[in-house]
Amino acid sequence: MSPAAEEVREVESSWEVALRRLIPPGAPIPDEEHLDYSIAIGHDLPPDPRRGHEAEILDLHGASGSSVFDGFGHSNVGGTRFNRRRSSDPPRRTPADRNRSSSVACAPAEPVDSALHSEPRTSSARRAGSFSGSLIHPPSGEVVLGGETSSEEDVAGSAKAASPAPSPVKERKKGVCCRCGKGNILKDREACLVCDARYCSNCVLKAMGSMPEGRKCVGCIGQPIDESKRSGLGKCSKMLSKLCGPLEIRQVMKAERECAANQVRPQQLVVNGRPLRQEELDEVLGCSMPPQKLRPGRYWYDKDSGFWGKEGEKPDRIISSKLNVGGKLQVDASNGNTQVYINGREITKLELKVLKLANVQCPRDTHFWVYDDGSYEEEGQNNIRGKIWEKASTRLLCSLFKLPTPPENPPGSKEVISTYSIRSVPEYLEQKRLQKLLLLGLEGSGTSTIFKQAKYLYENQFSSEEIENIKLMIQRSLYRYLSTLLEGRERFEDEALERNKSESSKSTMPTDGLGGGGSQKHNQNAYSINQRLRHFSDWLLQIMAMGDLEAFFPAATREYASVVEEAWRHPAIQATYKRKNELPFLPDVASYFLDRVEFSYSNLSTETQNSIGGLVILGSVSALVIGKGIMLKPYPQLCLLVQAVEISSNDYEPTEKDILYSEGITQCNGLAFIEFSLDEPYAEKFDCSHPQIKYQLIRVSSKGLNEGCKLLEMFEDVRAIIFCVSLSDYDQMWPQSSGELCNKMMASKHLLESIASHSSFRETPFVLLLNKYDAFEAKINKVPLTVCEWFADFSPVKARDAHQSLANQAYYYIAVKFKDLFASISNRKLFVFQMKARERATVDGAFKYIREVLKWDDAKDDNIYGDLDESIYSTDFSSSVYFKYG
Ligand SMILES: Nc1nc2c(ncn2[C@@H]2O[C@H](COP(=O)(O)OP(=O)(O)OP(=O)(O)O)[C@@H](O)[C@H]2O)c(=O)[nH]1
Ligand SMILES: [Mg+2]
Repeated sequence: MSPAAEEVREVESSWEVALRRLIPPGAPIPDEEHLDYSIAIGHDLPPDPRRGHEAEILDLHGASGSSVFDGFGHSNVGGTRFNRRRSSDPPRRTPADRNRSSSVACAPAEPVDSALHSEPRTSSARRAGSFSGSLIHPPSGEVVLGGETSSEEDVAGSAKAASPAPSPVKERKKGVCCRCGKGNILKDREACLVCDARYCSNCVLKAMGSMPEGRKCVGCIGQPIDESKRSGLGKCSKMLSKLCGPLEIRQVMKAERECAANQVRPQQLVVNGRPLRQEELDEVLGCSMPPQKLRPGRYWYDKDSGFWGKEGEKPDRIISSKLNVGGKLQVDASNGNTQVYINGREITKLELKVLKLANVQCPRDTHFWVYDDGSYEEEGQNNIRGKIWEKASTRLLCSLFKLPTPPENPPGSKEVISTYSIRSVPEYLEQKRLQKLLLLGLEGSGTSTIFKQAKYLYENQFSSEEIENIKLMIQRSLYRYLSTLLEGRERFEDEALERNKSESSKSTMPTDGLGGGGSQKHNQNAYSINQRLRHFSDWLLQIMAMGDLEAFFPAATREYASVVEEAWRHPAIQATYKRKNELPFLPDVASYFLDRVEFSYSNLSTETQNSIGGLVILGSVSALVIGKGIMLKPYPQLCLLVQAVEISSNDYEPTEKDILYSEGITQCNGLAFIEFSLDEPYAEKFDCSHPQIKYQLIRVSSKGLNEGCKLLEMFEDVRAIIFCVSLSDYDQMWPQSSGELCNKMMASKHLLESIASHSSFRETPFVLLLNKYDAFEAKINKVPLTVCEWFADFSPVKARDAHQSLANQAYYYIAVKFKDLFASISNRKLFVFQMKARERATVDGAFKYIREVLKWDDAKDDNIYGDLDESIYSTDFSSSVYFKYG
């Protein structure tokens, strides 16, 4: 055979081998006419001595450089079988592509560290890759194949040289498919994990073949991925899920996560200032508690405590201790400035704060030794002072502030595993992306109701401990409502007395008093109570004034259970209650709990009602004290009454409705958080291993906000702020910190202003929940919106349909007011959602709306929608139910 014929045969057989790797196992090789893959094959050529360790150039057609390549990893060499393209296919190479390829090839070699931030196409990739050498595209249009390199410098050098140009997305025309050249900005594109070439649904399978390493152009197979895409490994896209069957998707996604070419390489990890060696990486990933989802970067590691973090940052996690990896831990590893040291590292302010909250004495210049079980001692004292993470409250604080805690049951035996990629898969799947959502609002705006609804919706029910807490909270609230009524009663009584006095001095006509004649007449009126209730009232108002209810509750208050009953039933209190609009501190919900008592009474005959002297609860036997005597007589027909009174009894069990309607979540009402996922149906349907996004909803009570918003500094990493305002507050009064009353809507406005301009949240998306729409609808026809000075220019039009109802017009008006306010402070868009938090479905809607907002925010960062103006964006989403108010 002639040398030329031999060469052709060689080329053909290597082509076949390569093709077999690309198509599904067992599938026939398509005949030439139907072949539509653009394929490049690497050749092992002798190194070019003139080029040293640089990538070697192969000009398949001699010096003429007549080969054609498309800039995305496909070489199309004229006249050979590598160039299989339909004549109808449009040209694939754009000027932007040319720029990209030239910047790639011209980049100079860099030292080892640069490997961390580049996308090396290295010998290790060749080692790992199923497909031959790396393709590099020089500006001349030559096809360049990455040569074998041996030294570490070469690895890093070629890595840098081959790294994709930064953000190729921006350079390419948005929405244009790299294969067919057709553009549609609104359509999804699937991107190559290596070179970020994007393909439309018609071209993606042709460009990516059978995806043995996941979503990579055929020419990029074997090459390391673009690190910015690491978090998306194994997450199926909508487009792919439509194109392939579930089984196929699962295989591709598994390959994408597990194949060797897509794993982190040791030189990409610098620990305590030194790049890792392969055996060190194996030790880190093979230990019993490895750092999960490890990405290339610079890290510090404290081998005594097991703390692990990014260089210059607080500890991020706790991994197995005593691993011999990396260099020596530096004092400034986490960039702390507290003059308190743990195992030689100066700790960060956040760590110090949590240590103090955990009651660890740590004045300046304290040097601690902390061991992997959390026990600690001062340097040189040889005296273990305790365990840092022993208390549940410390663990809660740590998890809230993203400080790591060791697992309560650390994995026992040290597993030995051969390859870390096998190990990383299940752990990777367990890890879900966590997005913090901070829920804020003025007192009574509904934040705790939303929180509780989220708990019912996405988490399991409340635990018995939580219910017990809520029960105590409801019981305490009952005393608070009563004290507000008793205080109002005193005021109304005094006013009535004054009026009586002044009127009687003018005439002898009896007024609204109830009492007899003479001087007694002046002392008695509709708001007067008997001696027994007066004692109770004085006692309760006094402990309320001292803020001391905690001290008396529940022990002392139990004694008064029957008096609560009596007080509520008393005509003076009922008369006061009728004027509840004049009692700014009596929340609407008071009537939910108090009215139940009234309702129960109304079930009784008047005779029985009149004869009730009180209620006695003896263990589980409830009985009424009838008349003046002490006769205990069980009343089976009074079960409703018993249930109502039950609220202040030991046996009271709050119903789900009680829990929702009650104010607050926990007794101290400070911080509370839950974690949950919102289903993403397409992802789950096609890839059960798809890691869902996890949300951490953190509710900070308004009291926490009052304290100078200091607490907020702890939350600068939140993904979104959810700010809650009660629509029905527009006619309510609210005490400012100075004690002066102001309109409650104005108080919400001021709070939003201060949070929106808070330095921690300059970039954070804000979602405004305009809550209590039900109460607002009921109120707006009775109380004009203009009573709030901010809404003075509201002028509704005559309603023609339900959409134009007064409530709806007022709602839009208020939403726009808040949007304008927000835009004037922060130059950002405020997302507004209308809700009735007592209705569970609207809370679910709100969280799904928030999810859409976050997606939009992500896409905005990726610059996919960068050129779209706001109105297009709104129109785009207006089809979604969640954006109907966009
Ligand atoms: N009518 C009506 N009431 C609501 C709605 N949402 C919440 N509430 C009630 O408003 C009251 C206060 O709500 P919370 O959720 O406790 O308000 P908060 O923001 O937690 O306020 P603090 O706990 O006081 O900081 C509760 O009694 C809720 O049941 C709603 O959409 N409509
Ligand atoms: Mg509350």
